[in-house]
Amino acid sequence: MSALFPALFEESLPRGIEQAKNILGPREEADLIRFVDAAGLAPFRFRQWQGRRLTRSFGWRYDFTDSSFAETEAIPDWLLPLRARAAALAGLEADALVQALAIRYDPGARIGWHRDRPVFENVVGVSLGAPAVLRLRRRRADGKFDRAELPLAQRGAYHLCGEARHLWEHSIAPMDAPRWSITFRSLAEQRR
Ligand SMILES: O=C(O)CCC(=O)C(=O)O
Ligand SMILES: [Fe+2]
Repeated sequence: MSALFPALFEESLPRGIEQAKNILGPREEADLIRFVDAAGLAPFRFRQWQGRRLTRSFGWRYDFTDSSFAETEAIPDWLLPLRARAAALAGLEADALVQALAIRYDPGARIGWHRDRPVFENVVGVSLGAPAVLRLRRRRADGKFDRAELPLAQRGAYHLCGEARHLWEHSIAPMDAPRWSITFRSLAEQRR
């Protein structure tokens, strides 16, 4: 390994990541983007803070303004074929993925460092629009971070479970082209 590429990028991906390319075609992607845009997205809110990405939850909704978690409008029919493919990637029954979160990232919008809420278990994401990089990090005992990067291809999907989902944080930097994601989640054991 060249000294020009320090340990940062020598890291292979954490365990618990699977990816699939082209889980939908360009026409399906265009249709999904249309449906997402028509789904009544609203700016993501965390306590008093409002983010630039637009979101809409189906099935279950975690509300970051008051930490409440409740059932909400059912996952719509237009998401069911995609959910079936997401479930197949994760080796789950489709109806185990009880939540769908649609996000639109306009240029400049981002998602900061986080782990998904512990009420959820598996996370399966589908990327529409501009390709992105999912950044991953985990704090080491010495206070520094191990880091990894997962390229998210347009029309591809990723599954986060195990270490990648529970021990690592992830984020997506702002981009200059729009991207949409649809993430499906199963509930953690104690919520079922
Ligand atoms: O847009 C994505 O693919 C990631 C979304 C995400 O990390 C989340 O909603 O928790
Ligand atoms: Fe996340």
